[in-house]
Amino acid sequence: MSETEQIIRIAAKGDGITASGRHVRYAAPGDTISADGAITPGPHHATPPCRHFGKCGGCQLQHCDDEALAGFVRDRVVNAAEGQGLVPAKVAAPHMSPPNSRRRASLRAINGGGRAVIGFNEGGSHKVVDMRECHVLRPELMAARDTLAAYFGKLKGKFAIGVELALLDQGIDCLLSGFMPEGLEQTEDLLELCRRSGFARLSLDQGYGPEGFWEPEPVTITLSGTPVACPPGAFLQATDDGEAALAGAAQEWLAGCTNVADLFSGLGTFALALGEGRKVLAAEAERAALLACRTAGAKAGLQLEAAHRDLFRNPLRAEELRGFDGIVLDPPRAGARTQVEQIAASGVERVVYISCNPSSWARDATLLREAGYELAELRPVGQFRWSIHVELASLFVK
Ligand SMILES: C[S@@+](CC[C@H](N)C(=O)[O-])C[C@H]1O[C@@H](n2cnc3c(N)ncnc32)[C@H](O)[C@@H]1O
Repeated sequence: MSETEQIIRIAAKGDGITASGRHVRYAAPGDTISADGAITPGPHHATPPCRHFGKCGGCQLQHCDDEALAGFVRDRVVNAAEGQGLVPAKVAAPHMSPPNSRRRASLRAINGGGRAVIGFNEGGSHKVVDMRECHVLRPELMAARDTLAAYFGKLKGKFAIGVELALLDQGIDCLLSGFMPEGLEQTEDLLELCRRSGFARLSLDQGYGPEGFWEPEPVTITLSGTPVACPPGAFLQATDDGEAALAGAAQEWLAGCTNVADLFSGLGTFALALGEGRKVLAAEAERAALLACRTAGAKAGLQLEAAHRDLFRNPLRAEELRGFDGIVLDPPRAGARTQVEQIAASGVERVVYISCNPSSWARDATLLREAGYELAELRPVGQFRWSIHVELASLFVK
């Protein structure tokens, strides 16, 4: 190994890598690494904005400037494609979400040293960060965190509470798991907290599914201009601008299609974006989300049919797909191998594959390539700013 080496890129797990393959934590592309591992910052090394960086599991890359972050997101997607022998005809510049734009978060609350600690988990640990600031969350989510910290601070005894926060049309939606107020005083305090802090909804899950505690008016999330009833804990794209980038890709790429299947449709982020002028079939396993999507589509006067279906065990078969001229799919992190096998066999002309995991996407995509599809465009998306989670939109054409 030479005396000093330069970091040439960021690896999938966030380490900087030198040309000789040495991994260095918290090193940015262009940094110089001495033989003893000391980092001399290069032109892309940034000062992390958050005091919790290095401990908090929410961010891994605050030491990288915007150019290095965008490069990481692009490389992660392109390398996943190339690793499976996929050659995109076009790679768009990455879409990067700005600071303080994330509209949902899964935090944990525990008691430590006689007070409540609420935050993301520490990296690679079950410990919780006492999150005094956050540069990724919307300020409304941080304000809700602070309010809950004050409430939980009054609880006696040990606790470990799951805290899911999302920003909906009416304000903060909060789902607490593993907590139930005890007695009249705690219950009234919690109601007062909801009133005073303008929470839109608070639900409690004791292990049997969310139960309503506070919801003065039914909550909605507006997707592509259509308000959709939002069940507690429903999937939402992480940022407004990320949703717009992904939905925009589906709209653009399926513009000429008249009969589209939206698979793993959730609340209808893509089905509703595809909107008027075509038939859309939305298929999804989560019943509450599917019903919300169906009702919203009907109210908006769209030709939207919603099918309740487990697409892992019972994928839409090639024969069922053949009537469509476009498909958009957005499966969970594991990908959708069995469903993609059926899509590959269907020969449907345009397939838009949205993914939150470049590795499972690339493995699935090889099935499309083997069936004669071309990867016409790849759009890397960095909704989880400063983290190693990378998403993408892709267009396959037969
Ligand atoms: C990444 S989310 C995408 C949701 C939606 N497309 C959106 O953008 O808001 C994945 C969706 O797949 C659904 N899902 C998970 N497993 C499924 C299965 N076996 N069959 C059908 N849908 C499933 C989840 O409920 C979730 O709504």
